[in-house]
Amino acid sequence: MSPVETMSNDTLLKVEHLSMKFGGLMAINDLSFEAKRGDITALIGPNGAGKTTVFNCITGFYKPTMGMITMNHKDGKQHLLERLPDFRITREAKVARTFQNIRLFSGLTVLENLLVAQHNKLMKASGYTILGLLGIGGYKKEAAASIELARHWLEKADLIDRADDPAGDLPYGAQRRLEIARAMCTGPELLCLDEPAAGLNPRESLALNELLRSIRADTGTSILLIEHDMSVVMEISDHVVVLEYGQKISDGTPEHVKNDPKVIAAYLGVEDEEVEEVIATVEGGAH
Ligand SMILES: Nc1ncnc2c1ncn2[C@@H]1O[C@H](COP(=O)(O)OP(=O)(O)OP(=O)(O)O)[C@@H](O)[C@H]1O
Repeated sequence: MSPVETMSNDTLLKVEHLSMKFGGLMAINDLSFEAKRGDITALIGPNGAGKTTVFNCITGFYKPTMGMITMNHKDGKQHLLERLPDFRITREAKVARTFQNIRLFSGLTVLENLLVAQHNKLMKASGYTILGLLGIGGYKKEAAASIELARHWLEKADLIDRADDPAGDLPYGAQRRLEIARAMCTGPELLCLDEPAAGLNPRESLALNELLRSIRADTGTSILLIEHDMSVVMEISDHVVVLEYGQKISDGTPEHVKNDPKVIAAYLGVEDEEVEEVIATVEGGAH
């Protein structure tokens, strides 16, 4: 049986027959793909292909018109994401995300942004009571653990020297890393990044690649990313899924999709009837 028909323990996220309709527009049309545990999976495609809509369905911002999205945790527990509200997708299914447009609390400090991300855990430790917040019970211990976790991710993201500065004062690339650090403070099994390299200069782009690689190596967190910067995609992805007009046109290793004539045609904006020509050119070049 192929991995699409069975749910192997290697599969972390399985998207099956996903469709999303906005009025008369079919933004996603019968899309199926998998993200493997521990992999960096990239979702790419031309503008308007439906990438952010897929993210919005996975993270509960949209309820899909049709289809199933399953998170398969290591302990065997499965979560059907299309049935969960967004806060439960973060808390129980352990999916965290960043956005195409940075969404930090710019007036709060860098450290405070990471503590806010751990608010749920802290409130739970307080027992939701004033006495709990004043330090009776496990709140103090949990608060110390939250600061320690924040410090860990500030170091990883190379932001420790800016911990007390307002997040809005950071350079753009540092704000992107802070968003990722904030998402990591929620302890995700799947980290979804919407165009993390957008607007970064080459040095910041390298720092981002390093951060993503170290997240995978040190925590085993799987990453699903939307990215237009092909140098990032080709450099760090294990697996690439290509969308065009809401449908999957290619799926495989970066090397495979890079040479796929359908992908080349989609990126060059070639009309359907010209695809044969592009295929012939690519195949001709390969011999
Ligand atoms: N809330 C919405 N209401 C109506 N149409 C929408 C909505 N969200 C997305 N769309 C449409 O769905 C299609 C896919 O959009 P989406 O943002 O998912 O594409 P994308 O691949 O992420 O594009 P880009 O690379 O430009 O960010 C587009 O035609 C878009 O206009």
